[in-house]
Amino acid sequence: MTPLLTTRDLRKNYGGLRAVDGVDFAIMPGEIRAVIGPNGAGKTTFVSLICGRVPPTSGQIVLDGNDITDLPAHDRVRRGIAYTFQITSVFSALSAYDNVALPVQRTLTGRSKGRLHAGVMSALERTGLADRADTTAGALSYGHQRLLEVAMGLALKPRLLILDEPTQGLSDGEIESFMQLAREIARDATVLLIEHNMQVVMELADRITVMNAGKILAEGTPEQIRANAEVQRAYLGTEA
Ligand SMILES: Nc1ncnc2c1ncn2[C@@H]1O[C@H](COP(=O)(O)OP(=O)(O)OP(=O)(O)O)[C@@H](O)[C@H]1O
Repeated sequence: MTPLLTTRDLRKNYGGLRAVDGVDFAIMPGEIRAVIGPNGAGKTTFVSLICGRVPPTSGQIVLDGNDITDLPAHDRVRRGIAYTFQITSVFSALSAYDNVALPVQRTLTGRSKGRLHAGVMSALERTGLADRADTTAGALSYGHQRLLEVAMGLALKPRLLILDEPTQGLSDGEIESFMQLAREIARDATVLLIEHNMQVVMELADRITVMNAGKILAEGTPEQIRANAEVQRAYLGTEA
């Protein structure tokens, strides 16, 4: 199997700071990959480079064998990369339905209204929000707003869905539902998530990439990462 996406010697400098420092990375189709690491390790910068929110200083990003390094973010969305933001990005005055319709309308031109409606409703159904389609997003609970963000990404029918701390602020029950949803999404897409909750990471991820100071410190299955002494020293501490 060939990787869905690879990065080669990917770098992002902010002045003298090497936020992402020569990352060689590959993710296989259908994988659930967690990116973990201490605060400031470069995780958000790394996924921002992949989705095109941030231009790299140097290096290469390849999707399906095509170099997408210089493509703008909206072209990457068309090619199947969707990203949900760490900070709640829903428009609180709009309904849940309109929030999901927005990214679809903005990126997929020439779609019929019927197909748009079907796409929006399918994303709301998959995230369990269909009965709240007409609810103003600002009136949804925090957990439902996070799910709405996932629905906004799903409506783009991504091949690679990037989630930045999707379980932050969720209750235990909501985290459980999110994990079921992520597994369901991974049946026909690839999931790359930044996650601080180690229980979620260990239960959900097929493989884990550990970042530290802009570099990949280790990569492997949850069992391998748990057993990695260097990772434990740098990040997991005694919690592992
Ligand atoms: N736009 C920016 N300008 C300058 N420095 C930045 C910028 N964005 C990120 N950085 C710096 O780059 C480094 C990596 O940040 P990044 O947000 O990618 O880390 P992270 O691993 O996602 O951290 P966290 O877990 O806290 O979200 C940090 O030192 C951060 O201060």
